[in-house]
Amino acid sequence: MAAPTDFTLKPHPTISKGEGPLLVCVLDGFGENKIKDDYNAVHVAETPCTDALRAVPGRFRTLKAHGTAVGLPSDDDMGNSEVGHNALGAGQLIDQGAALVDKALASGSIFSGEGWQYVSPAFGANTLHFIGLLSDGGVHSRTDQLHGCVRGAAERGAKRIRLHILTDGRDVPDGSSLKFVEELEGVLAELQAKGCDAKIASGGGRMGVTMDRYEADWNIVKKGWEAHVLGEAPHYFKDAHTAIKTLRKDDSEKPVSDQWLDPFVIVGEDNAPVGTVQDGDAVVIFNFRADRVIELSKALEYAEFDKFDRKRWPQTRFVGMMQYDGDLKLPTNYLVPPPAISGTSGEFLAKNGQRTFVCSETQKFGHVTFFWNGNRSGYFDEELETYVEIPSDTVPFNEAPDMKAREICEAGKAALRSGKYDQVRINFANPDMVGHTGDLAATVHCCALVDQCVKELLEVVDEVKGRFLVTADHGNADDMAQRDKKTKAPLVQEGKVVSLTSHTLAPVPLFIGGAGLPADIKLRDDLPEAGLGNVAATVFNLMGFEAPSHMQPTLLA
Ligand SMILES: O=C(O)[C@@H](CO)OP(=O)(O)O
Ligand SMILES: [Mn+2]
Ligand SMILES: [Mn+2]
Repeated sequence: MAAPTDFTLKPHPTISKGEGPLLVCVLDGFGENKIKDDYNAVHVAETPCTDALRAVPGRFRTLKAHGTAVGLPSDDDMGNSEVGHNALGAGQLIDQGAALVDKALASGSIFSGEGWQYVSPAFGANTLHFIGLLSDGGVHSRTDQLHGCVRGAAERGAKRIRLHILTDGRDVPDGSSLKFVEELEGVLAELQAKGCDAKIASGGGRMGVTMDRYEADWNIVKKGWEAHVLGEAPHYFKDAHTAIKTLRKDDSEKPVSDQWLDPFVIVGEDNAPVGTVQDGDAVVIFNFRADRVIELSKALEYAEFDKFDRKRWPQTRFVGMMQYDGDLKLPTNYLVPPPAISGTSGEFLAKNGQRTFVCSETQKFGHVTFFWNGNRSGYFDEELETYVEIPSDTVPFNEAPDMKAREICEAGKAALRSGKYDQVRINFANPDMVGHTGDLAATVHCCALVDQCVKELLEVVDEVKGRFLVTADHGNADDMAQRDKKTKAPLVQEGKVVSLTSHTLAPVPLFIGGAGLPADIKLRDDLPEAGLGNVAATVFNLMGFEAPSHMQPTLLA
């Protein structure tokens, strides 16, 4: 879409601006799943508030939040926060990173672009490193894309390739990391047979190594730096297979999940690391999604860097799969141009003098700011926008499932009452972050808490004669069990139901209302296929404006 040039918002012909503000509340990972059994934590939890909202005629519906409806390559792709918040904030269907990389690989354009030209001089005498999440989850990366890049590099003359892999178990079943390592080893064996020296060099679990986000804990990136770049880790192994088998402790009482494997380094017969990063090497981060690789990108690229002691900062030819932050222009070099997202709702609001209050905790802070604003960091207009980040805990979230929901709720209530804002936008992280741990009891607990927080917020919305729109970005807590593909019965292994840590394909709920919303305003019933991209136009209408014409249609009748 061409960037809009006219940012004037017209008053809505029939819906006037309410007396109070509009609350836009995202319940992260709170899907509306058809399967309502003991493993649907949203269903099991005591949720009197959202239950009551579901029963209001004309003010509840579900929205598509996965697959092609949100710009992902196929309808088998579960939704995720990046695409979800991009769609919610932009009101447009955006071809997402995964799809753009697929296209660039299919056409071969990835191998002729500027990013590729930048790394290729290292192919002859130096090493080409790939760092990223090794799974087919399709949220941050995909193994088929990695395989395509690695094969493409070998065909184009890369003599020495090293892989630094983060194990997943979050977007894919826990325990599957071994399978992805075996597949990768297969591809590497193929290359070795053709004379390319290709090996796995280091790794670790994504939640403790390298893939921190929003600066929640730089120590995570430090551990990754030490393993991938310096070749230092608490564990050394001769091969990745043994590394994962050993670190998972599968036979022990408490096996370690793929998400949390310790950092490890692969060493050769001489016990020296097989693939530290050296001056002149090329480095490719193969994740297409930004949030969890921005910190590593800074460590690789920035001369001035004080987040941890890098000890050694190799001068590399570094590219991202995409440019992860368009404002910071980070990284400078990248393989595939990222989606162009312009004319987002945040920009329109700011250009029309609307005051916004935005709040979440660290884990989701960038979701309601950076992703919401079209992968743009910073403010559109600092005078009009207030962004509040509540620092997240740094423990596994099932150990503290309340997370910062209480604090976010209080901040939201205060903002609604302050009279200072036209829109109050918040995100509750719990159903998603606790859902990812696979801990059913903790997830049920936090769904009830979030429901209670929504109840309190809606009471304040009524008190200030405001309006609300409550929704979610994708499913997660709504299914905590892996299931038989046909019967949908939970899978049982050794007498225990196998937990599901990933997002789901479920649609999400949309609730509207509030004392300031005229009784005749209802959701339309002629858009059964509507998705997250339809929310922004609805938000404009609820704020008394006509939606910009480039956005997907409103959901109001
Ligand atoms: O934790 C994350 O990075 C993803 C899952 O990989 O979750 P979300 O899209 O909800 O941020
Ligand atoms: Mn999310
Ligand atoms: Mn998630």
